[in-house]
Amino acid sequence: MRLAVVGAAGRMGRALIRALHEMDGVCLGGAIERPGVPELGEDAGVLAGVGPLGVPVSDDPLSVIAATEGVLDFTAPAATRHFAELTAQARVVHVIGTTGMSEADLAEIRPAGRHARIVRSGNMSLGVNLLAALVRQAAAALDADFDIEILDAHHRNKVDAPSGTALLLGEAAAEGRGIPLAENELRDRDGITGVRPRGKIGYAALRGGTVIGDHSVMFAGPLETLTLSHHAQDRQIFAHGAVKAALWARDQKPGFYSMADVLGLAD
Ligand SMILES: NC(=O)C1=CN([C@@H]2O[C@H](COP(=O)(O)OP(=O)(O)OC[C@H]3O[C@@H](n4cnc5c(N)ncnc54)[C@H](OP(=O)(O)O)[C@@H]3O)[C@@H](O)[C@H]2O)C=CC1
Ligand SMILES: O=C(O)C1=N[C@H](C(=O)O)C[C@H](O)C1
Repeated sequence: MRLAVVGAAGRMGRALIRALHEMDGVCLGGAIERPGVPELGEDAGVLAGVGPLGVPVSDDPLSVIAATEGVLDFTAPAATRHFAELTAQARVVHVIGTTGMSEADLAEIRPAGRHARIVRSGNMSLGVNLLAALVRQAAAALDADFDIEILDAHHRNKVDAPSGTALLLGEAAAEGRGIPLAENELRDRDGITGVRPRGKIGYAALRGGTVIGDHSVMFAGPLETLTLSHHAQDRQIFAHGAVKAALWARDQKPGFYSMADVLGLAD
């Protein structure tokens, strides 16, 4: 399967190029960056540290996407909206790892699922998607005497908070509890916050150094606390997950899918 990487010079872009080089049944069909970046024209394999692959970094997504079967997209919300139009036009697979997307961004992207096969997840790793299933189960078993708090820790260059993974875990907790997440989130705490409201799902975010991504979900109840957590040791877990998602999506109908669908963890 020929796959294009957009945002090729980014942290995940480089990890995705390495994954396509390492994994069977896939190859790098194109590497896209935004106009004006210094990496344009550079060999994508050299950029990613795996040696020459004969694929230069380009700023022409239209022609690259037309010549591939899918796009691996870990960029930024505005870029992902634009790429969703192109993958719908080309009727190819679009794997979206970009986080920090607003409801308005998602509303714009969802219709593309009528033509493209879209897999979107705030975290493409097996471990986090299994964690989400466990969080759903724990939240269903423990009543609102157990306060749910979600903590994410990431590197200093991350621009969005809570992380996409934290939001995915919040969604899983809300589903388990049978409550709508939007009305039950506690996001900002500063100053005299008052007593913690019962039944809400709280978030906290730490940013610093080179932390790849740590997440924990705490169920804090009367006289006992249960914590479920995941520690990412290398970005390749996300990149390998994204490639697996593309291979899976190739055989699906156009639609909007999650990583839980890919991994067979959806209800
Ligand atoms: N779902 C998951 O499993 C994971 C998701 N992520 C998410 O992926 C995203 C990227 O993360 P990361 O790689 O660390 O970030 P980086 O900033 O390192 O990479 C993003 C890249 O996309 C490029 N880009 C932005 N807009 C465009 C555009 N219009 N056309 C082409 N390229 C563009 C950026 O260029 P420039 O620098 O010039 O803006 C940059 O090179 C984030 O939202 C992050 O949260 C990360 C890891 C795992
Ligand atoms: O920006 C990152 O780096 C990561 N982003 C994703 C998120 O927002 O949860 C996934 C991973 O934790 C790394």
